[in-house]
Amino acid sequence: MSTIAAFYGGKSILITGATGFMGKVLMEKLFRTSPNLKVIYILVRPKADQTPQQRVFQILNSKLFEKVKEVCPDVHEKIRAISADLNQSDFAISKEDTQELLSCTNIVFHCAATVRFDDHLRHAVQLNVAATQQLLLMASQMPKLEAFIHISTAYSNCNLKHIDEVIYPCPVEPKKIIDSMEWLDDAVIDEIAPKLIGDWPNAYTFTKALGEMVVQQESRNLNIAIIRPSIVGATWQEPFPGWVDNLNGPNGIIIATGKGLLRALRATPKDVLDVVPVDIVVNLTLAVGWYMAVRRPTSMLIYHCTSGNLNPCNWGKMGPQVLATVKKFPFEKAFRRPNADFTTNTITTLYWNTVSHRAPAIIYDFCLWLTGRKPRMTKLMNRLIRSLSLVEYFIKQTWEWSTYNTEMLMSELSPEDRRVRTALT
Ligand SMILES: CCCCCCCCCCCCCCCC(=O)SCCNC(=O)CCNC(=O)[C@H](O)C(C)(C)COP(=O)(O)OP(=O)(O)OC[C@H]1O[C@@H](n2cnc3c(N)ncnc32)[C@H](O)[C@@H]1OP(=O)(O)O
Ligand SMILES: NC(=O)C1=CN([C@@H]2O[C@H](COP(=O)(O)OP(=O)(O)OC[C@H]3O[C@@H](n4cnc5c(N)ncnc54)[C@H](OP(=O)(O)O)[C@@H]3O)[C@@H](O)[C@H]2O)C=CC1
Repeated sequence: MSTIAAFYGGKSILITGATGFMGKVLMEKLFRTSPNLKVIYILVRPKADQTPQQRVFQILNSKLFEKVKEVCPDVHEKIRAISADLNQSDFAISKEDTQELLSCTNIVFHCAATVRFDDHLRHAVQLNVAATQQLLLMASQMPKLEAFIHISTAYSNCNLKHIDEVIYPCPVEPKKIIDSMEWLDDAVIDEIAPKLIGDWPNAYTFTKALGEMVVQQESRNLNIAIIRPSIVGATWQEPFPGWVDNLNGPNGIIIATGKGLLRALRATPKDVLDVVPVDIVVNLTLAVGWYMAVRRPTSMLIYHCTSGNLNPCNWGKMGPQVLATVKKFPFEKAFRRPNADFTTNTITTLYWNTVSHRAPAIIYDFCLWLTGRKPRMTKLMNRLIRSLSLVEYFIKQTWEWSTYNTEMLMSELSPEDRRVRTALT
């Protein structure tokens, strides 16, 4: 048995963001490879008129968890859904649940965040900064806590070209931002947000950077690590290839390509696109939890989960691969035959957006209208073009991330664990 999997046996684990893309894969891997863990606490908010228990039931009965049922039949008894809302200052957790979390938790994985690029700064600060501060305060009151693992993003310092595994100071003190969000109204925040965000591209990456500073400032005597994944895509191997449950990052673009919606994307074929499969991120996350708890490094460590300098993939390779795949495995109800190409400047991007995206959508909607059906394609195409404009910043440039700590950690793994977890190289 893997040393890391054995480590999580008997452990009480708290995961925030467990209902999210990464959180689900993390939870699945823990139950499948460490079925003798004691309990996984997950903070779940009610959503789309489902109670937390109903949401958990739906997740445990999804395809992702099929293998878990075989190796961990009592998974329903080992998961504790705690009703919580990280938008509330006290997370709206009951006193009894808080007491249980504080007294029992051995490992914390903090995945929860708002990952929208167009989120209001107040909401992004609340979730990505203030909630992290609040969770660290809770963690400092956990006598059995062995490690606190914070999931950030490799783009938290995307205003730099070369990024090391260190915390970079932000131009604004996180506590001042949190305090000001409590009394400024939305109109004032909208006015000052561009100045506060500065040379970050959006509130998401800016507040993830602030969140890292809060982790550093509020670490107290906690045993903490930060993991910075780059662009996280579908599963590579575990529990099965190709699992994804949202349109974020590369997923929306690949699906839009497969549906024949996307015909032109601004990117330079030689540029490296740093994408990592979500199961690789989860493998590193579990390895970091084990390493921090067992080896107890003297200081907080940052781990980059990036592929660019270990196993680079450029657009010129990724694009044709995606096209070949969506042609080999065609999507149902595609709008058009998949066919896409890169544009390399603003003029050609504008031209192809008009000719290949907007115009066909308008014609299609006109036909829908003529035949008494509700036009919908123009709205969807505008949404896609807006999504592309928001991710363009991350597509049209490249970064260099050092991976010393991640490679050091890989060298500390047993041969069994290294076989399972090393796929970045
Ligand atoms: C060929 C090469 C491939 C590789 C290509 C790699 C590129 C990859 C760059 C990413 C770079 C990330 C670098 C940081 C990585 C992190 O650290 S964080 C995690 C990543 N975060 C994200 O990707 C968030 C980006 N997404 C957003 O911010 C929001 O979705 C957007 C872009 C603002 C769009 O918001 P919105 O218009 O309100 O749309 P949203 O609420 O998401 O969805 C509403 C509807 O639009 C639909 N929709 C949303 N997006 C799409 C879409 N792309 N297409 C079609 N329909 C869509 C939804 O299905 C939904 O439909 P309904 O449910 O209403 O029927
Ligand atoms: N996906 C990617 O490409 C990358 C992601 N990351 C980081 O990984 C982490 C997870 O990202 P990902 O899984 O993609 O994000 P998702 O949006 O899929 O999941 C976000 C999670 O946070 C939870 N959450 C959001 N708001 C609240 C709230 N108010 N109260 C309680 N829970 C809340 C969501 O719960 P609910 O289901 O109720 O909405 C969900 O479980 C984030 O920290 C992100 O920054 C880093 C690099 C790349």
